[in-house]
Amino acid sequence: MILELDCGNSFIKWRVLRADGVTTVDGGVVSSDSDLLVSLSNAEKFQLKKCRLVSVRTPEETDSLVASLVDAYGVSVTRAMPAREMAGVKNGYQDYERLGLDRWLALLGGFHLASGACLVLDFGTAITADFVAADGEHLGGFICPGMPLMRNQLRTHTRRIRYDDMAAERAHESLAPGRTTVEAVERGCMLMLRGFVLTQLELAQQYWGKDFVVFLTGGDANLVSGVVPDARVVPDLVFVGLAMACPLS
Ligand SMILES: Nc1ncnc2c1ncn2[C@@H]1O[C@H](COP(=O)(O)OP(=O)(O)O)[C@@H](O)[C@H]1O
Ligand SMILES: CC(C)(COP(=O)(O)O)[C@@H](O)C(=O)NCCC(=O)O
Ligand SMILES: [K+]
Repeated sequence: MILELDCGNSFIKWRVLRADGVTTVDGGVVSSDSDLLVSLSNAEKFQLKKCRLVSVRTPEETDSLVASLVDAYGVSVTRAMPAREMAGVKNGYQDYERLGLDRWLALLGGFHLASGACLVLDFGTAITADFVAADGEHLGGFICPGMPLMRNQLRTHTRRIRYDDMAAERAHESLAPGRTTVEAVERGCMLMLRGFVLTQLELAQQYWGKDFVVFLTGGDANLVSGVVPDARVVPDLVFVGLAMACPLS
C-alpha cells in the first residue's frame, strides 16, 4: 500500500491508499512525527511499500521524518519538488522554487478538477489564495495569517485579551457585535477571514466573470464554506496534486 503525507506548519495529514492508488484505507491528522509513527504503528497490516509526501517544513525536519519512515517501514519515499510547469499549469512565481509546495499541489489539483480557471483557498496555519487562469497560467496569490495565528497574536501581544478555547467556540454562535472580549475577538477575526474570502471572489470575478471554480481546502475550510455556497470543499486537494506530481513508479 501507499502512504501519503502532507506536512504543514501545524499538522501532518496522512492517508494510506491501496496499491491501485485510488482506494483510501485509513488516514488522519497528527501534530508530530512521533504521533504519526504511533498512528502507523499497526501499519504491518498496511504492508507499506511506497510513500509520497509534500512538506513545507525545513529540509532538516523533512529529512528526519523521511529517515524515520525508511527506518520503520523500509518504504521508498518520493517527495514533491518545485516545478516551473506541470500538468498544463505554469507556476506564476518569479522564482518558482519559492512557491509553497502545498500551494503548488493544491492548485495543480484544482486546475485538474476544474478543467478551467480556478481560485484555490487554503485555510491552514496560513490562509492562501491562488489564481489559475483557464489556459493554466498561475497568476500568483496571497498569504495571510490563519485563524489560530490571528487570535494568538492578539492573545500574545495584548495584556487584557485572555480566554479559553471553550469560550472561543461558544462565541461563534453568531456574528453580532461582541459584548465580551472573547466574542469581540473571535467574531472580529472571523469577519477578517470572510472579508478576505469575499475580496478574492471579487478579484476572480473581475478576471473571469462567472467562469471559474472556487476550491476550499485546509483544516479550517469549514469556517467559510457558508460565505461561498458554490465552492467545492475538497479537504484532500493537496493529495490530488500530490498524486499528479508523484505518480506511482
Ligand atoms: N482533526 C483536526 N486536527 C487538527 N486540526 C484540525 C482538525 N480539523 C480541523 N482542524 C483545524 O485545522 C487547522 C490546521 O489546518 P491545516 O490545514 O492542517 O494546517 P497546516 O497545513 O498549516 O498544518 C487548525 O487550526 C484547526 O483549527
Ligand atoms: C504559505 C505557507 C506558509 C502555507 O503553509 P500552511 O499554512 O499550509 O502550513 C507555505 O505554503 C509556505 O511556506 N510557502 C512558502 C512561501 C510562499 O508560498 O510564497
Ligand atoms: K496546508
